Amino acid sequence: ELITATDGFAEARKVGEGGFGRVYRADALPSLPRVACGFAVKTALVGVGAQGLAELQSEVRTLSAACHPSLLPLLGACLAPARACLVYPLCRGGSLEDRLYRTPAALQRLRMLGFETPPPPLSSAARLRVLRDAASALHYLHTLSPMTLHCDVSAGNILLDERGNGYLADVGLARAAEATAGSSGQVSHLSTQRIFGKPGYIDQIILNDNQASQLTDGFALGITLLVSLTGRGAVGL
Ligand SMILES: Nc1ncnc2c1ncn2[C@@H]1O[C@H](COP(=O)(O)OP(=O)(O)OP(=O)(O)O)[C@@H](O)[C@H]1O
Repeated sequence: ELITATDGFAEARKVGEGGFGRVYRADALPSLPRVACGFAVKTALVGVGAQGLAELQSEVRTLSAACHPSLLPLLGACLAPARACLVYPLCRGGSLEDRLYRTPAALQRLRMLGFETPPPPLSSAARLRVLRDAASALHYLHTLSPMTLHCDVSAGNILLDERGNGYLADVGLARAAEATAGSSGQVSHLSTQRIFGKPGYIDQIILNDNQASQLTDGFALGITLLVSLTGRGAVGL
């Protein structure tokens, strides 16, 4: 069904690509209730193997236990190792990153989402609204029990619908933090051997001590805010 709906994962249906996955537009999926915006089908890149599949499985775990109006919901999943796919609502407004930078590749992706002509630049008020929505979804993840860290907040992982609402997406790196007693009371953190996040969005604490906490996400959200308000890249901001 997913192969048919994406015309065999055709290039002409590709609306985005990340480190581990590609995202394709699908208009109808008979097994799922119809949604007006259409569907986005994310599939692990062929060749990324276990890590790509692990990220998709992690997204299923996190999103099955979470529900917030500004957290992009999971509508369906197929975890067949040969072609694992996750299905989301299609965010027809594109990513915040694409709407900010408006590079030729970004404008091409926005065309694929239905913009016949490039959309006008987002106003400051529209940027702040999208960021407020993403911040409320991030706060929600942080208040889950156990606390869940997103670990990959960036302008590329915040998506817009056609009305300009923002959604926090791509929870493939999200992890539950462990609560430990610190000098200032209960501290929730995650010890990790792996540095995650996008260049420019990663804070020094995780780089120096391999410790992620809600501050890691907060730092990345702060960089996203600066990127959004200045229109500059995250690296060397
Ligand atoms: N639901 C959606 N609707 C519209 N476009 C989407 C949707 N999901 C993802 N995209 C597009 O695809 C791009 C890549 O998606 P995503 O970030 O989820 O992939 P990834 O491989 O997990 O990336 P990352 O490098 O962040 O790990 C996004 O930046 C966005 O442009």
